[in-house]
Amino acid sequence: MKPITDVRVVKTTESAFIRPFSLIFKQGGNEIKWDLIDSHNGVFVIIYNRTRNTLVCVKQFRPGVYYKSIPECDRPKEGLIDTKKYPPSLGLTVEFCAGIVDKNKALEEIAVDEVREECGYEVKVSDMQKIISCRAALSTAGSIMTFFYTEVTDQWKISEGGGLAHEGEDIEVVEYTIPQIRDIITQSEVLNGSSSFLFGLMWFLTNKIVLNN
Ligand SMILES: Nc1ncnc2c1ncn2[C@@H]1O[C@H](COP(=O)(O)OP(=O)(O)O[C@H]2O[C@H](CO)[C@@H](O)[C@H](O)[C@H]2O)[C@@H](O)[C@H]1O
Repeated sequence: MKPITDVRVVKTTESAFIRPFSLIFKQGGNEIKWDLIDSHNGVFVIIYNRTRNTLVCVKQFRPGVYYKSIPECDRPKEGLIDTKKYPPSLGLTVEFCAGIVDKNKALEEIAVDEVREECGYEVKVSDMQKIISCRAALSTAGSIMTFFYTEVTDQWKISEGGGLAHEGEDIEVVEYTIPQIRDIITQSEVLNGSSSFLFGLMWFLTNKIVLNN
């Protein structure tokens, strides 16, 4: 992964990815104002490598996770962040291969593209098993996340993956064995991963491991 340097906070008013707004409504006669973020829907892909009996996941630097890992007293509203004191590795997450739904394509096709771009496996649309769709960020966004499951073999690996360089993506592909997955879901530290990731791991253990043993 390339080094992260010169981290600073700036105020943003325009974004191609999120749009802050408020919804005002009356509930039982009381007026309520709720602050919201319009953001894209997304897909997650749980990838099982049959050759090695592992889950193929990704690690990447997530700016929001980095920022929130700094204690509030040292977290600037604007300006430089001291990366000697707070190393960028604090923002490294573990996730399923995922992508935002920002193209006019079927969700399965977006999932196939993400598996190729991020993890380097060529899978077919018909190999994508839809698991479930649910909401994310209920308080601020309510966007829809759709989970897929797919199985790969080493023969289907066509590149190292790593994401699209021209979009600034710098993604490390990591694999977890079944015992490692069990360790992740039972650890007591704060996991640098989302509840969606934990759900996907639980779904995999319950539906693909327990049922098959
Ligand atoms: N807020 C932002 N600011 C600037 N550039 C941005 C941005 N969001 C996306 N981008 C740009 O868009 C590119 C493509 O993003 P992806 O489709 O890989 O989604 P991402 O992995 O961020 O989120 C996926 O993974 C996360 C976490 O697992 C899910 O929450 C999410 O719904 C899912 O799409 C990024 O590499 C970046 O260049």
